[in-house]
Amino acid sequence: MMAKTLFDKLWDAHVVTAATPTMDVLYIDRHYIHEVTSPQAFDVLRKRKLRVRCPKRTTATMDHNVPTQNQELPIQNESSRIQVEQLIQNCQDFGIELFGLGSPKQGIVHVIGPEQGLTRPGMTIVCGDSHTSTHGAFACIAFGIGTSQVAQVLATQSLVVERPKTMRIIIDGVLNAGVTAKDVILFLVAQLGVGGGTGYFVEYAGEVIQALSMEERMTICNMSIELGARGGLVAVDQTTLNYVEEHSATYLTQEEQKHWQNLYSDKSAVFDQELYFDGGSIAPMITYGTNPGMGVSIDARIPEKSNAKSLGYMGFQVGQLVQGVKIDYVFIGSCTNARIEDLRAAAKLIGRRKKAAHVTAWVVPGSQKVAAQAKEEGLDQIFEAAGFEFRQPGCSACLAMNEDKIPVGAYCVATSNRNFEGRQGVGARTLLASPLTAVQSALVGHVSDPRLAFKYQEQLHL
Ligand SMILES: CC(C)[C@H](C(=O)O)[C@@H](O)C(=O)O
Ligand code: SF4
Repeated sequence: MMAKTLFDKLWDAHVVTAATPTMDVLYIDRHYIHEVTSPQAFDVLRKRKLRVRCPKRTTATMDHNVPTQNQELPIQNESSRIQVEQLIQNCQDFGIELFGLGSPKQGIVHVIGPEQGLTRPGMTIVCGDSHTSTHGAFACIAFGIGTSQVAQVLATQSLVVERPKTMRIIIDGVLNAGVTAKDVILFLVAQLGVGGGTGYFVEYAGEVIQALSMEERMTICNMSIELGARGGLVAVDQTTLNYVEEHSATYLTQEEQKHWQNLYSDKSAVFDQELYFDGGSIAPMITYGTNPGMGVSIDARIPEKSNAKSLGYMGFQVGQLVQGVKIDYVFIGSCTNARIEDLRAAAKLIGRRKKAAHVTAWVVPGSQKVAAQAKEEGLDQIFEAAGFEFRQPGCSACLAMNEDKIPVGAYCVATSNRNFEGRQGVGARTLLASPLTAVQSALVGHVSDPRLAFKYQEQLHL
């Protein structure tokens, strides 16, 4: 038998039929929907008098528009309220399970899928949302689709798609203290550029990836889209199986487990492109510009060739250090970094310290489950004692569709994934970083290297 990449194994197992020489009809195992990109798709179904083909394979949540305070009260913002109400109506009319406000299962779509055991190895997963790539951490072909494709999947449970090329990024070695999965992916996006993965599906492999938890792998796969890639993947190993077992509502059958253990790239499989990096060479990262590829090691200066318009927006100059820049906001949240391990790491680094007085710091858990777990562990109290606001779950200031906006000109160290102009509010200046860098910066009041905090903790024997 010919050696196959993980991607090819997954793809070939889901092809229903070839649509054209380059396009396949792919069966979709799971379809996540949220309030922003689904209303027009349901309109199409209504107009064409179609049903949802597999309601059981479709799961809805509300995340982008939900407030992160007083979620029990009616939504104030009218356009947000309308989108949320439409989703409730559509789910009712078409028989789709909805994790709405008030449900203990509600949260950011890419956080709830895995934690509710809905994302399982070997699946094809789509959602009208670019960061669907997150689910690739479970050896799934998972990717974002547009609204007309959402209608296609609702109606047929399949999708006509072009087969992407394959890339493998191998990261060997070990990460240094203070360097997280977020730094790994920010490093890759800075190295390859935001178009470096265009046309590819990326498999992440190597010693560094193998050593990561599932949540850390999700952080990396999440930002595959920031590489321009169609999606990201990690092979199944014991870490995957343990996570799935822990989060599954049902016992894993032997047949399932046997199938999942085959979800890796064969030894001699050939990729269209293969890249190698040394994990030991990666430092905590910070972005300085208006796309996620404009990032540097936190102790490095802004490169000479940086785009002048971007730097103008950010209020930065070529050759300058970002480290030391006074900040106004810190946002710990989003589908990239708002899982329980992120919150634990953040709380641990805070310890008994307090945020700088001039900084507004928000911790927005990725889901109700994460929020409940954080409370159970007393993390909310650590955040609040330090002056951080512990809010209710949602996308929040990641894209500022609700009232969580960063003011004009303000600097925000954010654990999210995009730093486009206006992303966090009109004129807001976003600096993407890991939860550790975000916490350390909130504590000292300017962009700061989390490795300094470790030194401090060592000295105090904390
Ligand atoms: C609203 C949605 C379409 C969008 C996406 O697809 O990514 C959002 O989640 C984002 O992060 O910008
Ligand atoms: S948290 Fe941010 S990136 Fe993730 S789905 Fe929501 S808006 Fe998109």
